[in-house]
Amino acid sequence: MSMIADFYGGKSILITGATGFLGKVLMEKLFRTSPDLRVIYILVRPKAGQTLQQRVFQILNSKLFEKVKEVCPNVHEKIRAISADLNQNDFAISKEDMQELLSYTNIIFHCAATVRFDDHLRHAVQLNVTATQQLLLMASQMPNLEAFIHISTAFSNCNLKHIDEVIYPCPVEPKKIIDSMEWLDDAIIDEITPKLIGDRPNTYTYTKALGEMVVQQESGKLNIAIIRPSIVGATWQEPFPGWVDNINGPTGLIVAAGKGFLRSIRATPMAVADLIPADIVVNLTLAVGWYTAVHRPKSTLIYHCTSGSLNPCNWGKMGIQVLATFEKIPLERAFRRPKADFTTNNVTTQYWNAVSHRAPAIIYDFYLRLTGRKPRMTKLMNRLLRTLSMLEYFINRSWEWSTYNTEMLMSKLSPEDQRVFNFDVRQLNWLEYIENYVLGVKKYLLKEDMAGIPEAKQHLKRLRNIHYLFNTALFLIAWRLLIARSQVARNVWFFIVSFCYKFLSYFRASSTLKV
Ligand SMILES: CCCCCCCCCCCCCCCCCCCCCCCCCCCC(=O)SCCNC(=O)CCNC(=O)[C@H](O)C(C)(C)COP(=O)(O)OP(=O)(O)OC[C@H]1O[C@@H](n2cnc3c(N)ncnc32)[C@H](O)[C@@H]1OP(=O)(O)O
Ligand SMILES: NC(=O)C1=CN([C@@H]2O[C@H](COP(=O)(O)OP(=O)(O)OC[C@H]3O[C@@H](n4cnc5c(N)ncnc54)[C@H](OP(=O)(O)O)[C@@H]3O)[C@@H](O)[C@H]2O)C=CC1
Repeated sequence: MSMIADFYGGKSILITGATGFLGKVLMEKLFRTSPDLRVIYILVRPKAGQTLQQRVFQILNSKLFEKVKEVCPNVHEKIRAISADLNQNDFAISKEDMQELLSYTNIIFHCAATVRFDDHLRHAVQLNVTATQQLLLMASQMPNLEAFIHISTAFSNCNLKHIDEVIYPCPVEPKKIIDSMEWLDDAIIDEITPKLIGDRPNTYTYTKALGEMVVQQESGKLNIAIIRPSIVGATWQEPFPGWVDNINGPTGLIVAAGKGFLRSIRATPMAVADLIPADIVVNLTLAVGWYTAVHRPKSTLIYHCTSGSLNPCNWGKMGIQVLATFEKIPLERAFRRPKADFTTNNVTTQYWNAVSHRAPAIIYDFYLRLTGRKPRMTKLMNRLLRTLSMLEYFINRSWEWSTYNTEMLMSKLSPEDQRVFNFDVRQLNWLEYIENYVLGVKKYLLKEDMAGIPEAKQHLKRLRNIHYLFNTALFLIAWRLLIARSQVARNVWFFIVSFCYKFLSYFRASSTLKV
């Protein structure tokens, strides 16, 4: 019997961010391995015209939850969606709901965050810092709380090269930042943002670091742990390989490469691609929840959930495998054939952006206009280039994260728990994982049917022929213009033509002699 699965039995668990990528995988695993848990409370905001119930219904009826329904048929009754907006005071939770949460919650998993790199500092502070502070305050009023698990990111200290499982203080106290966000206007915040974030690349990593400081400062008597995953990718094994449903991190670029939009990317092929599958993050999170509640470590422990130090892969290997998989299993209706390369400096990046990204988009938009349709490719390409520029920081550097606490925890698990809650990234085969990731992107994110592969291959052949035709036409036009303007080019052209003519005449003569 798994001690961890057993531990969650009968428990009331509160999850924030349960509608997000990681939150859904966490909920799925909890229901599948501990179907006898009491309830999972999820804080959900109504969104995009959907009610809470519709959002929950959509999640529970997705492919991800198929296995859960077999082991926990009454899963609908065990999930309790609470209307909440983490941007509001007291999260805008009703008094009755708040009372229920305070009375019953045993474990909190705090996953909610804004993960956008370009978020305004005020909004990022509100969600990643102030909301964390408020949740800790709520937690301190819960008499039955056994553990509070905070999900941070391994990149919260990406301004350092070597990162230990400790909290590094930021120069300005989080409380001062929270206060100042209340009275400073947007223009001043915009002005001071670069100074505040310092050598971090964006407001996301900065506010996640502030969030960790808040957790440390406000922990009081709570049993708290912090988990720092690196770049979370599709699932490795559970509930099935390759599950992913949003375009964050590498996923968006995999789509862009497969559809033929992404043709070059400024990346360092040998830099470590510190990806970590979502199911590994979830298994570690559940193991940490158990360990924190049962063993009550004296101080707040931080767990790095990273792959680089135990089983490194690099962006070069990843890129090659992504493209190799698209050779076998292409995406439908690609814009161009999946073919991309790494660039390493500013000049080549600008050149290939102009030639491989902007020019084809302009030509295609011209074609759309000619055929009476609305141009859209240039806009899409500009957005892709903006995304690339934001991700560049992370694909041109390597970091070293120590994993002492994570390895210590692994050694404390029984063999059964090590199997059921496997977070040993050393067992992961990267090539197999990346292939499944790409397949998962096709099946679960883009919802493309595998039966459409022959047609997709046919489409790529047509694109190849158009490419050859286009290049030949371009060459002939360029040559025609050149010989019209240059005597040297004309001489070369006459020399080639007369040489070919002589060569053919010689052949014809020798074949007539033989007869
Ligand atoms: C010698 C060898 C040769 C081989 C060469 C091979 C070449 C390789 C090609 C194959 C490619 C394979 C991939 C390899 C490289 C992968 C690199 C991956 C880098 C990942 C780095 C991540 C670092 C993460 C560090 C921190 C981790 C965390 O803690 S949190 C999670 C990370 N958070 C995010 O990822 C959020 C990032 N996103 C944003 O901040 C915003 O979306 C944005 C600012 C980027 C864009 O904002 P905007 O308002 O403009 O747009 P939005 O409304 O969000 O979306 C609009 C359109 O843009 C598209 N989009 C959005 N995000 C992405 C994305 N990540 N990738 C691609 N496209 C994206 C989106 O589809 C929208 O399109 P439309 O809907 O059509 O409008
Ligand atoms: N994905 C990654 O690569 C990594 C993620 N992390 C961390 O993991 C955690 C989960 O990330 P991930 O699942 O990828 O992120 P997602 O963006 O997929 O999910 C974010 C979640 O937060 C919720 N949320 C956002 N704003 C509010 C709000 N105002 N009120 C209530 N809920 C809100 C979202 O709800 P809604 O559905 O309503 O938008 C969603 O459920 C985050 O803390 C992130 O920092 C760490 C390292 C890497």
